[in-house]
Amino acid sequence: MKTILAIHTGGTISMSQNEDGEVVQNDENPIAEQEVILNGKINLITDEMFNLPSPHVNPGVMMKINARIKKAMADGIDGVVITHGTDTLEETAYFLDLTLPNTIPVVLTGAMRSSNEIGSDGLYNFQSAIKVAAADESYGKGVLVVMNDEIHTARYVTKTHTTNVATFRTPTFGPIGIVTQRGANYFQELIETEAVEIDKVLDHVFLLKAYAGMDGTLFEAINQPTTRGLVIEGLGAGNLPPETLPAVQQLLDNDIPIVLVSRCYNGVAQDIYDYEGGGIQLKRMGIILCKGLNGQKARIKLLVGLSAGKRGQELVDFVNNAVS
Ligand SMILES: NC(=O)C[C@H](N)C(=O)O
Repeated sequence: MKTILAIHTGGTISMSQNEDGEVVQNDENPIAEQEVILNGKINLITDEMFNLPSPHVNPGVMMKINARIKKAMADGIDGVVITHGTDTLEETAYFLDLTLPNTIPVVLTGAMRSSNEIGSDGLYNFQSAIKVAAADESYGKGVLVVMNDEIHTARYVTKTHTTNVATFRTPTFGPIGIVTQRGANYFQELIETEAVEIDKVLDHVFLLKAYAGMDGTLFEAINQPTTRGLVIEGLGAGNLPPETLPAVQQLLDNDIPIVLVSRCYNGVAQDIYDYEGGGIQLKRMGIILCKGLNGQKARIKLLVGLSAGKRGQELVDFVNNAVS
């Protein structure tokens, strides 16, 4: 019989709707109290680690979840399920993907409807995540996100809708598999990634989104001695308005690494345009083009790389390892 550790961290999956229709936190976690069908095949251990709405989750919390999972791995656990608010679920999932050894299934799930709402998806998603974490097929797939009967890789999944239960999507590539009655059915291979050991996380790694008519104001504002890095969600295939360039160059002159992704929902940032502010110039300036990650994932990757002490070419190689 497999032993699965369920770590609860909060989010809508642990919340309830009150008489006024407001979604509120509970003292007792309803998801941890309800019975999931394990058919006598799975031994479930529960750890109610946090009760946080996911906008309250930060890299320090992610580090604590990482340490809890590493301890469970050392104790010989077969798989881990983490319930989490959906707003930042993809960031915690990718952080864990980058910082845990790829040895046992680690699966994150959440809910879009709180525990007592009609059509609540929490218990169903929780049960699906346990099934996936206990499936032999789930080994070696990196950290996974299971929602609404789909299995996504932590690296590419993103929240795409504010309220719809089918919110989690993997743009460009699609899900890696689906949840079945008996477990998990995978139809894509995991593209290997590099996990690193970190014992602390840095902060002051920023994320800015480009827009038509953007100038240097925001870049000047973050040009501080405490700033460690910056991710820019650029325009289209990876371009910036020319008015941003002097302030961007000043950040680079101050040895602040800058990573460029696209603000587009699909596709990858590339150095294909040769005009002022085009991707070719940005790459020549020393900006790292990161292919395939969205802004919030690229920020996690830069944060983890910097926290692991990577600098210069080593940092470039680490960030670029997400090439599709
Ligand atoms: N569906 C959810 O879980 C959203 C909630 N605001 C959270 O992330 O905690």
